Amino acid sequence: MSYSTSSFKNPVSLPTGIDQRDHNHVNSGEIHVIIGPMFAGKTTALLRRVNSEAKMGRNVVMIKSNKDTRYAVDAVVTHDGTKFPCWSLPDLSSFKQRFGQVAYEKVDVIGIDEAQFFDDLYDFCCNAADIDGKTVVVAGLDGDYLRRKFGSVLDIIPLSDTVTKLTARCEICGKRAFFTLRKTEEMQKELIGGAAMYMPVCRQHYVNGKSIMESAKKVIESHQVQELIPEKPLVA
Ligand SMILES: Nc1ncnc2c1ncn2[C@@H]1O[C@H](COP(=O)(O)OP(=O)(O)O)[C@@H](O)[C@H]1O
Ligand SMILES: Cc1cn([C@H]2C[C@H](O)[C@@H](COP(=O)(O)O)O2)c(=O)[nH]c1=O
Repeated sequence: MSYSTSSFKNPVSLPTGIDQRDHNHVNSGEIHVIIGPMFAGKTTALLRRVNSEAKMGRNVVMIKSNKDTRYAVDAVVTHDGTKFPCWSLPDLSSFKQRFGQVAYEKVDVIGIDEAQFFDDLYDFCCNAADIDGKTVVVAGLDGDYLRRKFGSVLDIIPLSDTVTKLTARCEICGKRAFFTLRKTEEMQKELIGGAAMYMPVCRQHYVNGKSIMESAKKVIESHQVQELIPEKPLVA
């Protein structure tokens, strides 16, 4: 099959009925995603971005998941204490209604922290950027402590303008850390906590640390089994 190249040079004309102003508006939104392990500076980067947008006179609003209220209920807080007021919500779909339609229309930039906890992240980002023309800046964990995808964070990569993967410092050797190691025995995916429960690690110490945790678990389990077996009487 052959194509006439000249047909590709012609500008695409909009089908009748599509307003040119709507077309421009559709293109004005943006999505920026910041990912990485815990302690990598994701929240710090999000706050920096949102603050600089505010300084440029843009109307900003911050949202975080109400599952994670470790440092504050009504503020996004970095591990080193920098704060920004926010809406703590169970889901993103409730934001427009809670914030109010009129206020929502005036917002230019929406920051979302702890994005891994929002199941409706994809639809929210898609609507906010594509339809409502908002700039959405999203920070969250790409992977959990087992290095499995966390929530919908990876699903929004195809929607996004930019993706920034940050690294932390390995707590054991000081090299670049890409992963989060859970220090406790709990196995559920979602477990809110900070430095007492998690540490950033490089690949080598993720693998070593995981095997140390697994060996320790086996030793503890075998002790528990032995405690259940009644001791043999010394004399028959
Ligand atoms: N292992 C660690 N334990 C506690 N705090 C840390 C650790 N490593 C780095 N930090 C601090 O955390 C800050 C980053 O915090 P934050 O932006 O909240 O990270 P993230 O959102 O990626 O978890 C760093 O600038 C540093 O001060
Ligand atoms: C790895 C991992 C983390 N979490 C929780 C722990 C914290 O409450 C947040 C991450 O916070 P941060 O701002 O990125 O430091 O997520 C979890 O629930 N499950 C995990 O596997």
